[in-house]
Amino acid sequence: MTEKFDYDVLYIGAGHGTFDGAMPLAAKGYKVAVVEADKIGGTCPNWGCNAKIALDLPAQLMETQKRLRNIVKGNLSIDWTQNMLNKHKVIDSLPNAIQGGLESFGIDVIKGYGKLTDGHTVDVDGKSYTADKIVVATGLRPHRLDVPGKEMAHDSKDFLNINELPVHIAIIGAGYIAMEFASIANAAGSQVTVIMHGDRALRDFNGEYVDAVVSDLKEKGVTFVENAEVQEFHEEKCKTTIELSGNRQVFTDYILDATGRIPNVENIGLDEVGVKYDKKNGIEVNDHLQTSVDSIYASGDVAATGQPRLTPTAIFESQYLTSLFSGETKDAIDFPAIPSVVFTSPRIAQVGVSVEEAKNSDDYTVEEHDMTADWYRSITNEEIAKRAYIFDKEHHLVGATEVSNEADSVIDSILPAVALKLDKSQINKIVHLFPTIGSDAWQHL
Ligand SMILES: Cc1cc2nc3c(=O)[nH]c(=O)nc-3n(C[C@H](O)[C@H](O)[C@H](O)COP(=O)(O)OP(=O)(O)OC[C@H]3O[C@@H](n4cnc5c(N)ncnc54)[C@H](O)[C@@H]3O)c2cc1C
Ligand SMILES: NC(=O)c1ccc[n+]([C@@H]2O[C@H](COP(=O)([O-])OP(=O)(O)OC[C@H]3O[C@@H](n4cnc5c(N)ncnc54)[C@H](O)[C@@H]3O)[C@@H](O)[C@H]2O)c1
Repeated sequence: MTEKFDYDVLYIGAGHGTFDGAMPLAAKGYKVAVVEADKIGGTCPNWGCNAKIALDLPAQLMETQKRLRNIVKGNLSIDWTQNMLNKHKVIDSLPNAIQGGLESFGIDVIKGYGKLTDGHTVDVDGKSYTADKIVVATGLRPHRLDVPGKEMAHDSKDFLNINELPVHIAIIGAGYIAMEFASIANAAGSQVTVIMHGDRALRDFNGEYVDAVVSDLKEKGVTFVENAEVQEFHEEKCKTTIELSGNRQVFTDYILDATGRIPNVENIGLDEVGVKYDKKNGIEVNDHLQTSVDSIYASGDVAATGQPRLTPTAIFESQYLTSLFSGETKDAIDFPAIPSVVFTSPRIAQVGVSVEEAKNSDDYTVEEHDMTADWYRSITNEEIAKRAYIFDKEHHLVGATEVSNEADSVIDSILPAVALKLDKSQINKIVHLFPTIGSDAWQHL
């Protein structure tokens, strides 16, 4: 604890890369401040995970009804305006709730734009604050295509706030955001065109499972345009028009630019104080999340750790920094296997060693299961349900992936077995509830 500085630790940014660690740090008696230029809570609660999953639930209900249509009768449809109102109801109170949480631990919440002026000082809109340690957790922002008419396009934050669903929506990109939003918009009744500059969606996931999701979306009416470079957006015949390479055009009512996210590293004083960074990958850190300036650390999406840029990673990093700053550990950060899921319908989830990596190595074996024949799936009537387990040479479980409507719950359920690399005899000691999708996850282990 310091008398030389205003604070022991000052965080720039108030997302998961900050608040999950800042609160326990303050609870230990450290003097902590958090600077935030926009909404407290950052991307995940306000315009990321939580906001998206609130809009997705009705899409899941539609999907379930479709599978059980002989039993649950009637034509369901999503009232988008009500769906959006409900999203606002559950999301809009979160910034205040998180701010209240921070302040209840005695943390000073400073509203404004933070800029480093030296290794221990942050300027917030003309006022200086000093700290023994500074954590830069400024996150990512949407990448935007730089083409003529670019101002006609929207980003994920815009889409998560539209009150009226467009009749036609063109989504550029085929990553997490593009595929999840295509799923939601399609279920809600929009005509969706996904524009890909290559021919493969969701590159980080098992290709066979991605193909199953893409085929399913095509059957539901989503159009995929492959190998298309976007050249220009303009108005033509009262329609928003996207000009593509190969003399192709897409006419639409709404353009969603989902071409990735880039680190917030500009205009925060990194060059001035000598913090090394890369515009594409973010702030360089060592294995203690320390930057090239000793007193400055980076956490969450903006830190170039090579880990998936997801909320669980940001939480893990901010909590690691709490242990480091409070002297509970001196060890390097030791990342566990970070799970990931793409919330399409059906979903794809994975953790640990991937099928692709395992198949290209002699160190692993892959066990693949078609889950549609399983008893539980005969009730849920799923047509797409595949799972793969990956084992090392000693037959410890080191990876798993599934495509199905329950993939997120399945992978979450077996996470401990992957994280702890359990073998068959250890796995056999665990007894599950029955009948549940959680127990189904352990079915073939
Ligand atoms: C549409 C979408 C859906 C997502 N869905 C999921 C999901 O389902 N599951 C999942 O795990 N992850 C998901 N993510 C990713 C997840 O949201 C991020 O990994 C997570 O929010 C990262 O937290 P962070 O604190 O590093 O960054 P952020 O949450 O982005 O926080 C950074 C904060 O810093 C602030 N800031 C930036 N510069 C300054 C400055 N100079 N001064 C003051 N404040 C500043 C910003 O305003 C922002 O509030 C999603 C992301 C998006 C965009
Ligand atoms: N379920 C989740 O956990 C979840 C959901 C949404 C977002 N996220 C996080 O947000 C990040 C950003 O998501 P995202 O979908 O924006 O990024 P992404 O990196 O997943 O996908 C970007 C897509 O845009 C394409 N692309 C890139 N440049 C292009 C160009 N010039 N023209 C056309 N297409 C182009 C890429 O090929 C890719 O398909 C993710 O990496 C993830 O960390 C996570």
